[in-house]
Formats: sequence, C-alpha cells, structure tokens
Amino acid sequence: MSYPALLSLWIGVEEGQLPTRVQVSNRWTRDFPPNASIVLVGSRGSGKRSLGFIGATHLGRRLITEDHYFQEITGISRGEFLRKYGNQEFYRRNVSVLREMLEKNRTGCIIECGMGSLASEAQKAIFEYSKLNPVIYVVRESERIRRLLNLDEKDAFRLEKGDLSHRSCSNLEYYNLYDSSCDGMNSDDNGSPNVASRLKYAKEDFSSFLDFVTGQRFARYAYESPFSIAALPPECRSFTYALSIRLSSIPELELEELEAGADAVQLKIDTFLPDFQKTIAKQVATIRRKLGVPIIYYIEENMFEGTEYSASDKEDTYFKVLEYGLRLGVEYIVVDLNYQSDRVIRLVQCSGNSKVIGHYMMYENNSRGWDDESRMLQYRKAKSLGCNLVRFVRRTSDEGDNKTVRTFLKNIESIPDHLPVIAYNIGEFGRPSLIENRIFTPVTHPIMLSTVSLSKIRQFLPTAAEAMEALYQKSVLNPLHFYHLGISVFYSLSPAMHSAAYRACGMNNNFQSLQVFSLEDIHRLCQQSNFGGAAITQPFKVEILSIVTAISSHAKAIGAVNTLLPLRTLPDNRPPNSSTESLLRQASKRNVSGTVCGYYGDNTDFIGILNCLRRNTTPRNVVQPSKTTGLVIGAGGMARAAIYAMIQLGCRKIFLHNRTIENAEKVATHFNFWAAGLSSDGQVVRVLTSNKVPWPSGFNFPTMIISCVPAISVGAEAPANFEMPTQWLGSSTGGVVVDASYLPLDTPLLRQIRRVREATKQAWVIVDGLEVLPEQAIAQFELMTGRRAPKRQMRQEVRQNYHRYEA
Ligand SMILES: O=C1C[C@@](O)(C(=O)O)C[C@@H](O)[C@@H]1O
Repeated sequence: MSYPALLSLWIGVEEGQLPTRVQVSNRWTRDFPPNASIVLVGSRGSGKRSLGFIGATHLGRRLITEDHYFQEITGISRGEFLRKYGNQEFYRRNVSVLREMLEKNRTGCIIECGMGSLASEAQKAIFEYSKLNPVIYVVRESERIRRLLNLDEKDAFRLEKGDLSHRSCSNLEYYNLYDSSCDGMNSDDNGSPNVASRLKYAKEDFSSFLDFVTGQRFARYAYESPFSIAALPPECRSFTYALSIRLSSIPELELEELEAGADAVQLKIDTFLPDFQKTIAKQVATIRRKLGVPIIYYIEENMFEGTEYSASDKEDTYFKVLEYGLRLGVEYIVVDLNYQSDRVIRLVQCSGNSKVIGHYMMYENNSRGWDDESRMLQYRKAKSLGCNLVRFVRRTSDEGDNKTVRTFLKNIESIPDHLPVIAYNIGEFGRPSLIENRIFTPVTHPIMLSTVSLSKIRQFLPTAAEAMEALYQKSVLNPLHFYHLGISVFYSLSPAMHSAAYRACGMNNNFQSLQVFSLEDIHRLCQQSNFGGAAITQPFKVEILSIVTAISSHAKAIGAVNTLLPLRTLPDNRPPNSSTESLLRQASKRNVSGTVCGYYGDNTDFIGILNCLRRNTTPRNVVQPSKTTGLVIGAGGMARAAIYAMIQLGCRKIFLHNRTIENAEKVATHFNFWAAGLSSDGQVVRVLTSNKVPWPSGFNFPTMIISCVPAISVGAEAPANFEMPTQWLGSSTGGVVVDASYLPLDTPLLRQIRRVREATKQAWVIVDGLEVLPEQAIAQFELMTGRRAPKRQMRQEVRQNYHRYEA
C-alpha cells in the first residue's frame, strides 16, 4: 500500500479529496488547568447538545450553547441575523461572538459550539483555546447523521468533509456511540414512549470520559473511598490482567461476554482498516461501553506487514496512530522504545492524562537474557524519557528465563521510587512468569478460545481466572470467608451473587449468610484471620459505626455502613489508621489472610440507588437543585443511603416519611447538619409527619420516590405496605419510583404506580429491588476483593435465582 493511499484510509475520505486543513501533529500537552472549560465541536447531528447537557450535570458546570449565546449578545437568532445583515457581516459577527464566548468563560463551563465552528477564523480561535482547554471533537456514525438530518448523498459528503476539519482545532475526540436505550425499547417498565431511561449508556460513557479528561478519576475516589477500585490505578494494585483483543477481531466478538476478571483491555492495532480513524474510535467506544475498563492502546509490530513504505514513513505513521490514541483519551498508550527518543519524548509531552508504557520486545535469538546489564539500561532509558511504566516482553523457549525474570524484577523493586515494571516471557514456556507478573498480565478469555484465529494466542496465555487460580494454588493469595450478617438474612441473594463472582474470577473464597443478634456476634466472626469482609444488614447498619477504625466519606455522611472490611497488621507492623495513605496501603493487600486489628466501613447501598436513579431519570426530570423534589419512605440505613444518593444527584429538597416520626426526625437532623451549606435555608431534608395531608405547598411534586421499608415482616415488625397518597403523585412529567425491597418484588407501592401510570399515561419509571440489589453488591464485591466485578454474571444470578427465594 502506498503512503498517500494509506493516508486516505487513515482520515477516511477518498484520495484526492483530502481536506487541506487536516493534519495530525503534536501541538498539545493536554495538561489543562483545573476546572478549565470544556468545548465540544463537531457536525450537526453528532449529539453535542445532549453530551453537553450530560457533561454539565455530571461535573456540576454551566452549559453554554453557541446559538443561545449568539442570541443573547446580538438580540436575534443566527438565522435572523443572516437574513438581516447578509453573509459577510454574519461571518464577522459569528467569529467575534465565538471568541468572546470562549474568552469570557475560560473556566467552569461546558461550551457547545454550533455551526459557527466550521468557519476557518473560528477554528483558529478554537485552536488557540485548545492549548489550555480541552476541545473535544464529537464524532458519530456518518450513516446515522445522514438519517437524522435527512441528507442526500451530496450534502452528506459535504457535511462530512467540513466536519473533518474539526480535527485540526481539537485536542480530544469522542465517538458518540449509538445508544439503544434511547429507543425506549429495552424495558417493559419504561413509563412512556418518551423514552424513560433515555441515553443511559451515553451518560455513563461520557461522564467517565470527562472524569478522565479532567483528571478526577483517582484522587477523588482515593479520598472518598480508598478501598474502591477506582481509588487506585491498576498498576498500583496487585495482580491485574489485561485482556488482549485485536482491532480486526472485534466485529467477531460479543464483547459483553468478555468481562470476567480483566482490569484492562489491551487493544492491539493490528491492521489498517477502511476509514481507519473512525474505526479505531468506534472500537474504543465499544470496548468502553461494553466492558467499562481502561484501554491499553498498542500498535502491533506486524501492523506494517505487507506495506511497502520506507522506514521513515513507517515511523511517521506509527506516531500518528499513537497520537490518535491520545486524542481518544485512552488510559494507557504503549510505545516501542526502539523508535527515536525525540519522538517518544514528544509523545510523552502531549500525553495529558494517558499514561505511557515504554515497551521492549525481545527475541531469544537477537537479545541477551534478563540478567544482562542492558535490561537495566533499558529501564533507565524508559525512565529518562518520561514513561510512566515500562514493559519488557521476551519470547523464549527456555524455562530458565522464568527464574531470571523474577530476579530482574526483584532488582528493579530494590530501586527507590522505581517505575511500575511489567516483565514476562511469552511462548509455551513462559507461563510461570505470566502468573507471577503483577501488572497487566496479558490474558485471554474462555469464549475467545473457540475462535480459530485466536488459538495461537491461547497456546500460552492464561485466562484471568486461570491466572488467579494459580495464585491460590501457590498460596500467594489465600482463601477467605465473607459473610452476610443481620437478624433476617435467610432470604438474601447476596451469597449467590458473590459466589458466582468468585467462580467467574477464579477466587477461592466463600460467602455465607449468618444470623447475628449483636455487635459482639459480628466482632467474634470478623476477628478470624481468614475474614475477608461482610455485608452488614438490618438492624446493624447504623450501630456498626461504633466498632470501626475508619470509614469512607460516604459512610460517614450517610451515617450507616453496609460493607465491613478487615484492617490487618501489615509486615511493617505499623497499626492501621484512618489516613488515606494507610487505607490505600491496606487496600493494596487484599485477598491475603492475616491478623485483624481493626475494621473499615463503607456504604454501597447509595451506589445501588444512585446508579438506578441516574439510569432511569428521564431527560425532562433531570435534577434541578432549585426545583426537583425527592421523597424517601423509611428511616433505616437504606433510607439514609437513598437521601445521600439524591443529594449526590443535586437534589436539595428531600422529604422523608416514616411510621415512627422520631426516627425520621433523627435522620433529617443528621443530614441537615451535614448538608447545611448545600441549601440557602440550611434545610435539605424535611419530615412529612402524616400521609393524610396534601403535598406541602411551595414545593414541586416529587419526581424521585424511593421506598426503603420492607414489604414483609422483619422480626416483630409488621410489613409497612406503604402506598402513596394519590395527591402526592401530581408530577405532570412523572418520575422514577424505586422500591429497594425485593421480597416480594411486586410491592403494594409498585402495583399502585403501575395502576396510576395506566390511568394517567404519565411517565412513571419503575425500578424494583432486583435492580438495586446487584448494583450495591457489585460495588461491594469490588471493595472486598479489589477485583473488577463480573457485573453481568452477578446481575444474571439475581434474575435466575430470584424465584427460588420468592417461593
Ligand atoms: O441491604 C442490603 C441487602 C442485603 O442485605 C441482602 O439482602 O442481600 C445485602 C446488603 O449488602 C445490602 O446493604
């Protein structure tokens, strides 16, 4: 393939029709000041407005749209302006308004650029802006844009060509993958064709992309919940796995089925495909949506096989493809350190929040072994070039190499402040070193084994579960006991979910429900050295606070714990304390038994509720702090978590109703003290003392309703059988109703809402307890084990097993 032909493949248009302004070069550092405004550019129909809305809500920023800004400044819409003043004046004004909009809003905003961004003067301004601010080029499947805007071939081509020019004024790129949830077809319970859970996947994907761009990922989590896997980058956790997937094989794979056990996906760019950039962007977006793990972006050595261009063309292309990975915001980018050092340095300089893995591939016949001093020199070179991690891979047929690689790694570890190093052998004798390697061991997946084209990889790569099993066999990890503890624990689905997750991940643990009557009972069980963690349930979620050494900021704010973890005496004998640093150290030593000398408490109930609210809130009911009203029923640990989830979503007017009013008052006082600064009158939570009264005047009807009372009797307590006074269901835009209890699934409240929805045709979205339960358990599994949960399996387990428990 010739170089121009390659280039045309690369940017996705015919040869001879390359837009002149398209160029890819390293002009950005992608290091942005904190809170820098984020600009969205892209063609009409690419979905910028919805993403802008999602981003502004997620980051708590102001959304500015160019069209609206133009009208605010000039007093008339762009269309009117054009008609009134003609082309030239419109062009001039358009650019000056855009410049002003950007300059006056350097921080704290999400700025959506409209059609104005196609003008070349406007692009110059945006390009200048992109040196200090993230400018995200939003791309979408051309065919979809064509259909959305109802364009004929010619117009579509013109639009696409113009759109490509956005690449030269942006420093990041986001592929807006089609979101099937906006069809409103995938749940029976979506209240109306108004697409109840609209854009739920896009919300998750884009929010996570923005967390990456703003660099918020780890620091915030480390402070808030140091045991969450989001608190520690994978290279700081012990034993992480990277599932290897070739770009060309993705269309053959059911990606969702590949989730178990991998901490990252290594996307191998193995071949040039038509419309190359968009293809890569689409597959990166697909991996993110379906697997939700960080991406390691790696260009395979054989990518250039069959091409005829010179070494320098090859090098240029290699770095362009890498630079494109940086635009897509991949978490890790692998660079072969045999390329010229100045190019590597330039890549590192513009890598922003992506981490650079310096890579050395060694073959037995042309390189010396692990014990040769050149390995150390290579490590030093990687460090001096600014790489964040270093990877050494050796293809070998000598078992002895597994021993020498161990010594090499030990030597590296003895260097103070050494970089994280990945080192293993490949080939049929390399397996022991793959098992022992601690960071991003390449793995395959059982379902990939059936694919003939992948069988070669399979010859030596373990699956993540096999690698884990081997660690248990070698006693590097220890089998641990996990519990579900409370007074009424017999009907729980937690043991089934957690056990399924252990099986999927190759972990040799067990999980058991046990009835306990006091904190002493809990303490006795959890003192054993093989105690791994416990799901705490009623009536101990609040009481348990008295025995923990440290808690997450969430559990503290909620005033309840549903996840108890052991704090151990570590080899350095320093007693654990509540500092983030001490807790992160504990978190990096999970899955190993040892003396328990304290407990850490966290809360995942709020995560379960938060996820369900986020997914199921319709666009018309997106939280507006000054208007949105929430209602929580109950005053136990789950009700506290529900209030906290609503506050996290920005809701500042929350009503609480409970049979025993004193308990509700206690909860309200707790939150009003904690959240005093969040509302102008210091009152975020108000108690409704009776359900016989009309909804309080001056407040909108609730659009988020969460019931946290059991629908069956617990101990001597009769079931609450709560139903809403009909007058309280006055929201004309409907809302979301969550019932956190799942026994029975069809609670009186949910039955009532179904009837109301049928009668009024209002868009009430129903979320039952079986949707909340796995969400909290997924987060709990991750806190307990430090491993990514096999989410699909855990969710499936619940749906499959539920009928047994109901019976
Ligand atoms: O409240 C619940 C439900 C639960 O107790 C169960 O029934 O499995 C498990 C707990 O982790 C959670 O907080």
